Amino acid sequence: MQITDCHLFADADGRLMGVDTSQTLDWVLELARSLPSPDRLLLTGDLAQDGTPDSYRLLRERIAPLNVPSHWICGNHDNALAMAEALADQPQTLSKRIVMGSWQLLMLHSQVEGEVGGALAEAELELVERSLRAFKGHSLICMHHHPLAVGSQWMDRIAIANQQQLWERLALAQGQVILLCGHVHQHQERRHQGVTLLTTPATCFQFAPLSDSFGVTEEMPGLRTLELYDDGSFDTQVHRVSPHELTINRELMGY
Ligand SMILES: Nc1ncnc2c1ncn2[C@@H]1O[C@@H]2COP(=O)(O)O[C@H]2[C@H]1O
Repeated sequence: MQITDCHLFADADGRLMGVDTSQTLDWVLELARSLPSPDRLLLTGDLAQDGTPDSYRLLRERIAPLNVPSHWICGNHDNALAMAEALADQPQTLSKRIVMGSWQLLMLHSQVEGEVGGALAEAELELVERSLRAFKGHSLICMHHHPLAVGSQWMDRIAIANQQQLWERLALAQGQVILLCGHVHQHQERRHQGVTLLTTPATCFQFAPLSDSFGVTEEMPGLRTLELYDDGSFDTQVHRVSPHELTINRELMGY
């Protein structure tokens, strides 16, 4: 199960675009509890908006009732040190490579400190290359930023800048590859060069798809489930919370 872009604040009064991101996360976690229990929870960045250890502790407390191992990566709004501090007693939460039978999970860091857009540092690209060369099975590769244009000019300017270097390495894969990201606050599923690319709604508010400039929609928050099979096939589904009153401050043209 993937949960992404929570933009949580440690302060209960924290709001983003007028949205109470703590409340919308609760809606999504209630939805998660109504679904079959997953083996793992993938948290793909922009988990906190204020980047404080307390906001990560809060997220940890919120997901604890799911009682499932979680894997966290940073988005552009996250603070890697604060996240690590909050997870100090759970180092496996920040593991970069996990083998799950015939699938390997890679958790890549695409944050460029101080920037909204992302990039993959040489160490991340090397991890991809080494892991794909060594592993004969299938790969689920997670990162916060999108590694391929999603068709919105403003968003595609803040994608992974050196995405070509990633795609060159993906050609080494011996099995199926799924790329899974957050950042774009919307649901997309595409195939490109034999690879599946999945993007997922945020737990807060959603960006208007295929829009050249910043815009948010009325769509409900959600999450993604993924079922991975031994032969490399998979099922995936986006689930959205049932209609709730979502107050978005539309006078704010960004954040
Ligand atoms: N009006 C805007 N135009 C361009 N970028 C924006 C605007 N508002 C916010 N952003 C940035 O674009 C990012 C997209 O998703 P994030 O949640 O990472 O955080 C957002 C902000 O950092």
